[in-house]
Amino acid sequence: MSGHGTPIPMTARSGHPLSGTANVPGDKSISHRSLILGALSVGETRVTGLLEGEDVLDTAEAMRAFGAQVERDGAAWVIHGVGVGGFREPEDVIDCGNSGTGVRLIMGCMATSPITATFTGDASLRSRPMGRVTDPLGLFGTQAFGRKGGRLPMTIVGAKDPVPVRYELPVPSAQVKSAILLAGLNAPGQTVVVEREATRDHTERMLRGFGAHVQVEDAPEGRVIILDGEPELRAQTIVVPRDPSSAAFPVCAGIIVPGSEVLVPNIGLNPTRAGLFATLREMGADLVFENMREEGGEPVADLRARFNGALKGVEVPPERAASMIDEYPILSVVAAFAEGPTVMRGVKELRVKESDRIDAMAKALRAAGVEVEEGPDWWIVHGRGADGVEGGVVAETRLDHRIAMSCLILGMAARKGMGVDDGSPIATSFPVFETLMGGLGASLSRE
Ligand SMILES: O=C(O)C1=C[C@@H](OP(=O)(O)O)[C@@H](O)[C@H](O)C1
Ligand SMILES: C=C(OP(=O)(O)O)C(=O)O
Repeated sequence: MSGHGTPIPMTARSGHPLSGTANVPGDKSISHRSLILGALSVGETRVTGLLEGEDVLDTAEAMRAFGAQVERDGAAWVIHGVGVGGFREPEDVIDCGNSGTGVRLIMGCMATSPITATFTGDASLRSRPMGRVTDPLGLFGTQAFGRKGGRLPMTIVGAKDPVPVRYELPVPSAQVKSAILLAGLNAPGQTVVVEREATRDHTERMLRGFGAHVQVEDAPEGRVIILDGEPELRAQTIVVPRDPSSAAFPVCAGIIVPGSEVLVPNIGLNPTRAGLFATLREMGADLVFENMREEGGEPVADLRARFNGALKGVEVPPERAASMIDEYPILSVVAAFAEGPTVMRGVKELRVKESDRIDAMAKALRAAGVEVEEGPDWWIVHGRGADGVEGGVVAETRLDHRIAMSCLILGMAARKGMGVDDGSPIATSFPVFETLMGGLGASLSRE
């Protein structure tokens, strides 16, 4: 599903308070991992609540190409896996579309099998760095042949005789960590990953759930994750929780659109994902966690967000970056409606996402009348207060779903609304965004 079809220009208008309940779709990270671990297990894995966004559907297609059966069965997805080491060689190129998570995790899980696969993606994914994954995979004995700069299309030749690996992550990345752990499944002995900063831990938790032995130790050098190789993974029944990164959009809209009150139920507050919500509360947002509970060993709450017109800029602690890495674009929008500057440091990873997200949002915000300063790994948004953002322009979304959704939310609160040149990337992670926001009362239209 490489590339998107015809661009879909969209416009958001202001003056429409939001109210009601927003049931956001399933978590993207957990959805990818459910399909991949299901494919690497023996038996039938059943998944409900799977995110049916393009990124995840591309991963489902890839798992079929490696030999697993993946079918939709009513509301559930059913996977008949081939077991660790059971992947067959795909007959064609694997197209991961727009998905960094998809391509990097799948490269990892085939890297220690004696097969070869070629990967590609859309123009955004073909511009993203893959060396961060293929360098550590090389330590297992895997070979990678890609374009200059370690870009897709890229052919991965799996290691015939993999050796276990110990690797310290040079960048805080759950995708790199996960690729190494998935490769370690088909290597003998123990594979060890050390991360200085904790990144989302879904792979570790889910591997345990599927029966692998994974130890996590806090050591002076960081979080040390030790996986015992060659386990037999057992098929599971999985209920995918709702995605906090998608919840961020109706929550932030509720906070900045005058007169709004929005309830976003059943959102996982795993500390490796919840940095945005802590930051919003520090900014003075009226954001309440209702009905706090535990589900599947994870903290879950219903989020109630209300407009109060009293946001102030904050300094976001750099050590919080990994726990809200996908939420900086929408945070920058909230920051535009606060009083004073919001300072975001330690965020150079934002420059290698679906787009350079600092550059994309800085240009959109400036065009909308907001002052933004930026450096290689930091940016500052100078807030203009609750009704101080002009808007009235069309932002470039650069094949980046989070930029598209962030700019549309900006338009719901800016005096003159806001357009985007292409809303089609939204379908990669949040295919029901338009209907869900419309159901809350937002005025969103396609041109
Ligand atoms: O592991 C994952 O599911 C993800 C990890 C993050 O990427 P990095 O590992 O590049 O930080 C995040 O941006 C992405 O949306 C999902
Ligand atoms: C960065 C993202 O995804 P991926 O890396 O999987 O393309 C995202 O969803 O914001």
